[in-house]
Amino acid sequence: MNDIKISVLGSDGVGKSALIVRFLTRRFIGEYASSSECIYRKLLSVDGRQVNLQLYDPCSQACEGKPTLNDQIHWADGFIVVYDISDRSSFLTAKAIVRLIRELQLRSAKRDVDSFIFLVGNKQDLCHVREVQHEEGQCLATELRCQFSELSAAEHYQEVTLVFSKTVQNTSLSGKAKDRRRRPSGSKSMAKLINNVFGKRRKSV
Ligand SMILES: Nc1nc2c(ncn2[C@@H]2O[C@H](COP(=O)(O)OP(=O)(O)OP(=O)(O)O)[C@@H](O)[C@H]2O)c(=O)[nH]1
Repeated sequence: MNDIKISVLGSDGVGKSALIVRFLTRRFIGEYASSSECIYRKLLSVDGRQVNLQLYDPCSQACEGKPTLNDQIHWADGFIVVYDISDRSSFLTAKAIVRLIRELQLRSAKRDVDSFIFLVGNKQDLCHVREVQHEEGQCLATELRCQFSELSAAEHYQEVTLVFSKTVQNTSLSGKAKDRRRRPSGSKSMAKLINNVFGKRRKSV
């Protein structure tokens, strides 16, 4: 079975957990504990293949042994980078994260294969207090070769599902996930990294 690892990244409070929980359970839950990081697991069928999806939701609070952003990027095959359309600083953070992903990729041996990144402007229901225009998100996505969507975890189940399914599908077709399928021996060192970095807390929904 193929493993696909997706990191959901972005500033504190942009709705990362809300998006993941919405995708996995269809429900929008108002508040989430942000004191611990989680890896959620789900079995999916993608183009007739069974896939073991792992979704990483980082913990926003500083704690001992917390993986760095670089660790979180190295671990993942694909990314969903989230900002809050009513918070400009979260957009600047999302920009910096996407740039870092592209930069680390340039330094890696697989520099010719783009990792799949979905840039998501969340909390569209708060458009009356919008600080980031739709076009700004779209422009950033085009500049850094990302898919882009504006949505609301609170109000849009279909759109949230589309973001996750597109990310899983595209990630399985490109980059590290595909490479791992071709060369199973390569997965050993990756497995070690996962255990080192995230070994303790895993959740199934
Ligand atoms: N209005 C609105 N609020 C949302 C939406 N998505 C999440 N929220 C709220 O935003 C707050 C933060 O959501 P979380 O899902 O905990 O955000 P997070 O990015 O996981 O936060 P950390 O765990 O602190 O990094 C909560 O109060 C959510 O109810 C949305 O689409 N619209």
